[in-house]
Parts: sequence; C-alpha cells; structure tokens
Amino acid sequence: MNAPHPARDPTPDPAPHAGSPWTWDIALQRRLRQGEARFTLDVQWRSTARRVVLHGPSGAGKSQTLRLIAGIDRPDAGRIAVAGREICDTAAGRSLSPQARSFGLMFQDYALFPHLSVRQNIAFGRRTGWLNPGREAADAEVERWIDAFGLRSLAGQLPHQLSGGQRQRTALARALAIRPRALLLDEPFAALDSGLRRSLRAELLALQTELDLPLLLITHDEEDVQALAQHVVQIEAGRVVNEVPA
Ligand SMILES: Nc1ncnc2c1ncn2[C@@H]1O[C@H](COP(=O)(O)OP(=O)(O)OP(=O)(O)O)[C@@H](O)[C@H]1O
Repeated sequence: MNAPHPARDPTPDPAPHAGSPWTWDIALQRRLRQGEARFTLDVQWRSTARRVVLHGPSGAGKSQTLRLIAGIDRPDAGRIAVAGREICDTAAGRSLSPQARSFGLMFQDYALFPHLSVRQNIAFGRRTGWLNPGREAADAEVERWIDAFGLRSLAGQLPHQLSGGQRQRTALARALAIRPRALLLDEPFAALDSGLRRSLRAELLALQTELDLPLLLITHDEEDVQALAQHVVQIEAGRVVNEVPA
C-alpha cells in the first residue's frame, strides 16, 4: 500500500503532558447501570509501546474502554494521556471533545453511512462544508486516501455495493483522512475471511509503522495479537488482569 501522509500541522497542544515517556497513560473508572444490570469498569495501564492490544473475553469491558478514550462516553473518574498529550483529567475538570482528541476510529461493523458514497464516507470526518474555505485542501486529502487504499474505481459506490474488504478499507481511509493523532480500532478484521484478514493486517502494520501512529486495537484473534501487539492488556470483568509487553 502506498500511503503518504503529510506532517501534522504544528498546532498548539491545549494541555501538554510535558515530557511524558508514556505513549498510553490510562486510568478510567465508570459504573454502568441498566435496570438490574450493573457493570463496573476500572482499568489502568501505562505503556511506552506504540501498538497496544486490548484482549479479553466477551463482555470484559474492552469496547467501553475504547469509547471512553475516544470521548464517545465520559468516565466517572480518570485520566487519559496519549503520546504525551493530555486528553482528559477528571480531577482537574479537563476533558477534550471527541473532535479535539483527533482519534481515527473504526468499529467492528465499520459504521459507514449507508446513503453516502465511499468518497463521501471518507470525507465525512473532515467536517468541511461547501462554504468552508478549507474544502479544496480537504478534498485533496480525501483523494490521497482513496488512491492509497485502491478505492478510486469504487469512490462513487454505496457501502452495500462493496465487499467486506472494501468496506474495511473505506472505514480505515475515513479514520486516517482526519489526520488522526492515534488510531483506535475495535475488532477491525472481525467480518473478514482469514485470507483477507491476513493481508489487511499486514497493510495496517505497514501503515502504522510508516505513519508512526499510536494504535489501540481490540481483538479476539490470537493472530492479530501475535502480529500487531507490542503490549497486550488483558481485561476481564472490567479490570486489567494481566499485561504482557510483547
Ligand atoms: N448501560 C449499561 N448498563 C449496564 N451494563 C452495561 C451497559 N452497557 C454495557 N454494559 C455491560 O458492559 C460490559 C462491557 O461491555 P463491552 O462492550 O465493553 O465488552 P467487550 O469486552 O467489548 O465485549 P465484546 O468482546 O463482546 O465486544 C458488558 O458486560 C455489558 O453488558
């Protein structure tokens, strides 16, 4: 895959976590309640690894953890710093919005918009309207990722007209088109057959290495762990039960 990525603009960091060696500095607590059901998440880990895999049984709290880091949900208490940048510190009353966090997200079902084309889906996260003067530059970035993922001939297609692998590439292109500061991926290969899974896993690894992006990946798949993890965080029943630097 040819995946050029221009250097991020040197935007001022709203809350620098100065000089921290930790790529991931995470401590999160959240109590969930729905009817009789209760779940307590209380996870923490620190790692200098660029690629961290969250591993654990179904219902352990992996997706909840990722949603809190992304800012989709808010922790009751906690602290999040990624690559030396503070994202959230509830004790200090600081929390960046999901947009300001600038994380490229990808979910198990890819969450593509069904009525938008491949190109529109990839452009969506850039939030540029037709009056926005940055539109041309934004379009150039979108076209770059369309090419990088071999989606040019499919750019006008709707998601239901794509194969699983093409949908996965579109979702990953959308995550990257915002020029993210980190990638948070929830079972990105789950819907794919084993051959495609292997090749896209290798592509993701090459891309992550080339862009040097911090990557947090949720997976059930041992092969994903073997191929991608530099640090494995094992979560069970809402707690970190083991950590293995790979
Ligand atoms: N609103 C809620 N109230 C109570 N419990 C909840 C609520 N939302 C989610 N849960 C519980 O939180 C737990 C963690 O869910 P989560 O989706 O994070 O698990 P997971 O480790 O990602 O599982 P999977 O691998 O199956 O995706 C589950 O047991 C779920 O039932």
